[in-house]
Amino acid sequence: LSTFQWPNPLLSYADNQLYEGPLDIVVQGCPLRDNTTISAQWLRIAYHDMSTHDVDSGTGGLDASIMYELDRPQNVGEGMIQSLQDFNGFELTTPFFGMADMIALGAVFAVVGCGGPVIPFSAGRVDATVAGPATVPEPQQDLASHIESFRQQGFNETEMIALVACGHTLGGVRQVDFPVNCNGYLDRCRHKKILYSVSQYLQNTTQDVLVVGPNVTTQSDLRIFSSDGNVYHAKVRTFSPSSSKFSDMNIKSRICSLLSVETFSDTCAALFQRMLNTVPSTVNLTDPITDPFQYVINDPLFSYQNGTFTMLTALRVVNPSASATVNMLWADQQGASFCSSTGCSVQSSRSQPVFFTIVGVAQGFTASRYFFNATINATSSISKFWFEVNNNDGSDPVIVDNGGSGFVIEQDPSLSLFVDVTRSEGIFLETPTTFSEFFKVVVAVLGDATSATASMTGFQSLSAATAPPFTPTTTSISLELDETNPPEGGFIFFTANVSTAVSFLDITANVGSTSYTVNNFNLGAAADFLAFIEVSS
Ligand code: HEM
Repeated sequence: LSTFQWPNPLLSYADNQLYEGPLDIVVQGCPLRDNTTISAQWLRIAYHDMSTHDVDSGTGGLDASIMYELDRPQNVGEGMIQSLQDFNGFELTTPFFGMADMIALGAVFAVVGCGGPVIPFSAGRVDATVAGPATVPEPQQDLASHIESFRQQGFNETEMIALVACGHTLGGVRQVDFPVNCNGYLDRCRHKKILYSVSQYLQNTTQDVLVVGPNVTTQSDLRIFSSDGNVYHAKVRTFSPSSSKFSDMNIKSRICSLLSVETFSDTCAALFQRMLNTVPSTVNLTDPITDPFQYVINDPLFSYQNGTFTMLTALRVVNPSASATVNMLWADQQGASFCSSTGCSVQSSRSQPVFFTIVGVAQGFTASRYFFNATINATSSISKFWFEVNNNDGSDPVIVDNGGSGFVIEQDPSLSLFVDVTRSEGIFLETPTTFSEFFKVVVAVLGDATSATASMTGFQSLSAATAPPFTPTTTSISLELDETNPPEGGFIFFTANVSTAVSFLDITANVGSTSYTVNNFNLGAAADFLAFIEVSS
């Protein structure tokens, strides 16, 4: 299992969405929609979005430019808009994880949801703000144009054949826009979703309109699959060493039995991964996530009261032993000696099983999350924390210390400017005629009221637009001194009512000539730890 180096907001968010996020629900079990599957729609939009890549200039690629390209004939189909509506509706984009990352994540879930391989996921794509070139291949184009399109997208001829086969075995061709019978899945195959066009093409009975459609010019799959003299498909046939054994079976079941699921899966996974990671050359993606990080923490949350900080955090442990107990330890600030040399320590207050997405389940992982509520002397404060996982089986405890450095708390800004999670709350406001919900966010600033000011911006993922492009909004939220939380322990408290649609906050405080900034505070995640109160008026 991989180790995670904290802090890395993008990588931890990517792991969280891939293994614990809610998006997979939509494609779990490969459900049908609009004469096809949602998975096929999500995979196709990823390919079409990527198709704007130009390997020569290093521009375009998977960048969500598809949101601005839907009026083109090459992007015909309700599936495109529906897919983007799916992604918008989940409100999962963040200031650093945009629609392009959502499209890639969707494709990963789509393939697994239909029983396909797990594609290692990288994040960090950058969303385009305008349309890219109209370079999606179309069925009526000739083979030379297709070869050139794929070259431009970074794929050679062999890869083109394989990628089209991989894509079109998951997808079909819908009758609405491409009228022909398309009930093409090979149900009896274990890997039923991955052989649609390859096998039908091989047995000459395909109903894939792109192979035998009424219009010769749109038989692009036929041209592509036969463009190498059927070498790729001959290879498909010879994946199994004992192919002659099955010579009396019809070709459909022969392919089902002979084709090595692993080889086909590996080829498709590798090509899909390259497809999803085709981005402008200026974009840097994270290393691929191939398995859940063994240990990841919840970003610590703080509050201050009566001379103590309360710090909330949690540790996710993958494949934990059933008898494990976990302690959090911390060291105080240099020079302070409240904690002993071995550190202050607290045992986890509770643990709960982690419910993995279809990706984690497919990979066979389990995990538990251990929660901590540490009371920290505010004078000696905290410089870093770490964990001890004790399996209680006589073995030495495992020290989880972020690669040796510990999880370091910078005083500035962590303990000079923070959202105070005990003083903040979720509020259900009920009047005789309305019901509303918002956060009362309380921000603690180390300083005095005469010299301190604070301001905040909120990030809202959900776009209210009825049609793409779906883009997030950022609004400034004014912070006022909080009369219900008078100054205490050197801190003053500001407050604002914040819509529950806001998921991330950037906060700045100026104290005299000193400026503190907290960027990308995950309000959505912190909300799990806020008290919710009901107010009637
Ligand atoms: C020469 C290249 C290609 C051509 C001409 C082509 C053409 C088409 C056409 C005409 C459809 C039917 C669309 C509809 O029914 O609305 C389709 C569906 C699809 N294509 Fe391609 N395609 C190409 C390459 C690819 C590649 C490389 C992928 C890789 C992921 C891919 C994935 C899909 C999927 C998943 C569907 C099914 C979509 C659905 O059911 O909603 N295609 N393609």
